[in-house]
Amino acid sequence: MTAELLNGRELSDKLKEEMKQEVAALKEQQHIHPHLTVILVGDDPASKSYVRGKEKACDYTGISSDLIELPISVSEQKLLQIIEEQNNNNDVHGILVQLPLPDHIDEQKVIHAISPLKDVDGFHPVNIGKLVNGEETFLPCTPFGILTMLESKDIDIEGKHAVIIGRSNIVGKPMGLLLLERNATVTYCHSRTKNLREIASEADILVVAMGRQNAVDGSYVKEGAAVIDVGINRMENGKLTGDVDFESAKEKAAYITPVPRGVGPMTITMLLKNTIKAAKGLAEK
Ligand SMILES: NC(=O)C1=CN([C@@H]2O[C@H](COP(=O)(O)OP(=O)(O)OC[C@H]3O[C@@H](n4cnc5c(N)ncnc54)[C@H](OP(=O)(O)O)[C@@H]3O)[C@@H](O)[C@H]2O)C=CC1
Ligand SMILES: Nc1nc(=O)c2c([nH]1)NC[C@@H]1CN(c3ccc(C(=O)N[C@@H](CCC(=O)O)C(=O)O)cc3)C=[N+]21
Repeated sequence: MTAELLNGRELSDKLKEEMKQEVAALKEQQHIHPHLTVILVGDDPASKSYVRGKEKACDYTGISSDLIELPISVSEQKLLQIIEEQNNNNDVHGILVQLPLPDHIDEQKVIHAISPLKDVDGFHPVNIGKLVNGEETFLPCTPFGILTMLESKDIDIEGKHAVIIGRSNIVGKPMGLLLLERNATVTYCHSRTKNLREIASEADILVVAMGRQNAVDGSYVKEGAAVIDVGINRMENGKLTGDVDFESAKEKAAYITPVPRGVGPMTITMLLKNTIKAAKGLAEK
């Protein structure tokens, strides 16, 4: 079998086109102008490139965005103060603080400071709690994007065995919760997992979010599985590659995401979706 490609770029382009219409209508009919504030601490090239991608996508769909760039030496107190200003600014609907933050800043404290109503990343404990409860909330963008890709191909989730490799708060953990909510049987794997290959090769849906280039190859993939590669690793030649060895995995999978043009663009597109949702939600108040 050679897998069908889950093309995140293509699906993103389609969804952005729809959102562009929606934003235009919101502006015209309800005078709501969705606005996202992105806060970037330091000048890590990878973070800068993701942030540029977010700005470009906002521009395309008619969402206005501000970038607040802070020096790596900025104090935690100053960052918290800036977040508070954004919380209190009624023209701002979404706030995203690019992660990771430097070591002298407590990441959890910063996430707690963002108003849950403007938490378009879906990282605030209130929103994570809602996710655990199966209540409506801002879904974390990467898992939300993956779910949207699976749904776009009508890939069955109910009753299927989903194996998630990686248990970070921003990808692995919420991914498992979302699939559980849709009645998958979910197994989490991490660095202490024994027999990773054996467990992975039982998955109908295999989500790999480790941050290790080529950690998973075809021998980890069950025949007919959907393989989702979240990893973004920059190689020495400057090119991006995922956590999955695409060539061997695609021989066994039924569906597979490429890197680049897979999960990455969907993450950004779901951020736009959440920003529009925030703008509508706040406007109703
Ligand atoms: N495409 C996109 O939109 C996005 C891509 N990413 C990318 O996804 C990858 C993962 O990101 P993130 O979740 O933030 O990463 P983290 O580094 O926070 O988490 C990595 C996870 O992988 C697990 N892990 C590491 N090594 C192994 C191993 N040998 N065997 C089994 N499990 C292992 C870790 O286990 P343990 O918990 O035990 O340490 C941990 O749970 C990165 O490449 C990142 O750049 C991230 C966000 C969005
Ligand atoms: N608060 C916060 N929210 C995040 O959502 C967040 C974050 N911090 N920190 C870093 C990770 C990583 N992340 C990516 C987004 C887009 C691509 C993306 O668009 N990738 C393109 C390639 C882009 C390129 O060429 O550089 C692709 O895969 O095709 C990748 C990774 C969001 N993250």
